[in-house]
Amino acid sequence: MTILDKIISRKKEEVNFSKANISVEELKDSAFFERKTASLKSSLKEKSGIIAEFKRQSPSKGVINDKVSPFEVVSAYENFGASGISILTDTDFFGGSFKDIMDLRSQIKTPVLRKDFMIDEYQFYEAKNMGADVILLIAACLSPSQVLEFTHLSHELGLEVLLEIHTEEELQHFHPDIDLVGINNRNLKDFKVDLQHSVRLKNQLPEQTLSVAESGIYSIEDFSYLKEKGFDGFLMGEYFMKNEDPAKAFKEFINHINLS
Ligand SMILES: O=P(O)(O)OC[C@@H](O)[C@@H](O)c1c[nH]c2ccccc12
Repeated sequence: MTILDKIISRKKEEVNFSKANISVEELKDSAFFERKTASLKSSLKEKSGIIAEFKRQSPSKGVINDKVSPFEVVSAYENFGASGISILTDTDFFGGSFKDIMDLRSQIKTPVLRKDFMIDEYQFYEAKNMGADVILLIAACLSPSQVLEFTHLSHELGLEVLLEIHTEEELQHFHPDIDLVGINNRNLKDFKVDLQHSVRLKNQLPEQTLSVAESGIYSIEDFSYLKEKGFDGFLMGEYFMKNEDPAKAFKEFINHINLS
């Protein structure tokens, strides 16, 4: 059993539990449900392209940073030019929660990606309810028809879709209705990072597809390399979060790329 299998089997239990406690009708009955969402597609072109992540821990790295507050970090990400904010809402494996988005939503304008393992329609209503603008669909845990079905549901709710792929076979999950394709530089099965593999995959996508390089971007050189290869977005978490002061780390990174 891979870690991904474990996460998905736990997620199924979690979703069943939530469904039994809060109905979709109740989820719809919230202030954020009516909120007009912000577009990550537009924001990627207008700002740095960086989607900066708030992540306390991960299965591969253990605790990364559990001392800082989401609002402090995320407002710095916004103020210093992030195109998007990614927030892990999975609790058991990543130490996040729905509250992390809900509590700061009204104070942040930057598009927010709800980063979780989406396997059931119910979670899309949840995402809208907590104030997300974008959701992640991970090809490795969905069929191509589920990807399409979830994409259309997301659009009905005003959410954009970032489809994450890692292998050549997963290119089959692509559909022109999908907003953005993320190529994970990290293999979720063994955690190995390979930037060149991602560049090869990107070159197999239709040319006008908006692409996001995800994970394992650990230096200015990594960022510049992926930018030069034509990626539109860069999803970065650990590089900022591993610092005592992620806000400062983000600001310094942005200053560097603006100078180079
Ligand atoms: O911390 P990193 O290496 O910069 O990676 C960020 C992000 O790409 C990573 O957290 C991620 C990418 N895809 C995921 C799917 C689920 C959970 C987490 C992820």
